[in-house]
Amino acid sequence: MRIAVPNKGRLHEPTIELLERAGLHLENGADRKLYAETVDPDVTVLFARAADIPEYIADGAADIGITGLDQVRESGHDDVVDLLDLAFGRCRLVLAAPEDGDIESIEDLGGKTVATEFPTITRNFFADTGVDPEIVEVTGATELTPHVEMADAIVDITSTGTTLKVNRLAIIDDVLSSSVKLFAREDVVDDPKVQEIRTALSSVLAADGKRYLMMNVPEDRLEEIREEIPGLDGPTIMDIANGGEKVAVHAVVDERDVFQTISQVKERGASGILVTEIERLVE
Ligand SMILES: Nc1ncnc2c1ncn2[C@@H]1O[C@H](COP(=O)(O)OP(=O)(O)OP(=O)(O)O)[C@@H](O)[C@H]1O
Ligand SMILES: O=P(O)(O)OC[C@H]1O[C@H](OP(=O)(O)OP(=O)(O)O)[C@H](O)[C@@H]1O
Ligand SMILES: [Mg+2]
Repeated sequence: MRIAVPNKGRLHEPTIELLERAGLHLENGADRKLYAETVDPDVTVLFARAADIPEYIADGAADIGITGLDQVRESGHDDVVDLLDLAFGRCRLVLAAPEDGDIESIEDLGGKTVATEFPTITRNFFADTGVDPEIVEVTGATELTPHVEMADAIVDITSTGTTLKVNRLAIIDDVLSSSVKLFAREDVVDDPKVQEIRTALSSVLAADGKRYLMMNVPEDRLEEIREEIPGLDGPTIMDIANGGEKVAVHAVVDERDVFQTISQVKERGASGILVTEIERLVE
């Protein structure tokens, strides 16, 4: 089983960190080496450019891969299956034009020029609009092109919006919402190893923003305290050896609920309260 991941760029580090957190530790990977073994002898990691990963998967060079949805759409490999949203690398592809120019809507682009790093996505976008501008392909710094008469508008990525703003470009329309996902070739979707990797990655996402709460509570106030704990499937209750009238209560709670929950259970007699991070949560 081969999994292709970005070898550089902004997606490289978060992807490696996610694999590590999922327990799929990399082994024998040296700097600049383009593949690595993992703790699972059946899983090899290939390092490729984010833009090439859809092609690796479609071709069979890799079976699954991690990259942006925008890269899969741009590759034209629409048969590559999206298995899991990994919740990072979120961005929008937008159509934008100079703030103070005369392009204010898609219709204004008839006979005009649009510059982009994403010609396939841009062509598909305009195909649905009935407007047919000329598409000029660039490989970066797209925001410059309307200011040097290379293009009248652009289709480019925005996340914080800073680059559009400093280049005085206004959004005309949304083209695509993208995030990083786990993708697979159709014929490996049901492979048990693929499902194992999907489960491991999703267990990391499920644990994000959750905390494990442990406390001792007087048995006669258990019901009251149970009501205050918004736990996953209800809390686990355990006898404590020599615990007297107390029992141990463990629960998974949302991080944003922890502060309030602690005050509420403490008021109702809970003691020895511990809060810990959760690495993975397999449901
Ligand atoms: N603000 C953003 N700008 C660009 N890409 C983003 C942004 N936010 C998320 N992404 C995702 O990252 C991908 C770009 O990855 P890439 O490997 O090209 O990184 P990069 O840091 O842009 O590298 P490069 O130096 O080659 O431009 C995009 O296709 C998109 O899926
Ligand atoms: O909304 P923002 O947070 O400002 O991010 C968007 C910008 O970031 C990316 O550029 P990148 O840094 O990848 O440079 P590039 O144009 O050379 O690819 C993208 O192409 C936009 O220009
Ligand atoms: Mg870039």
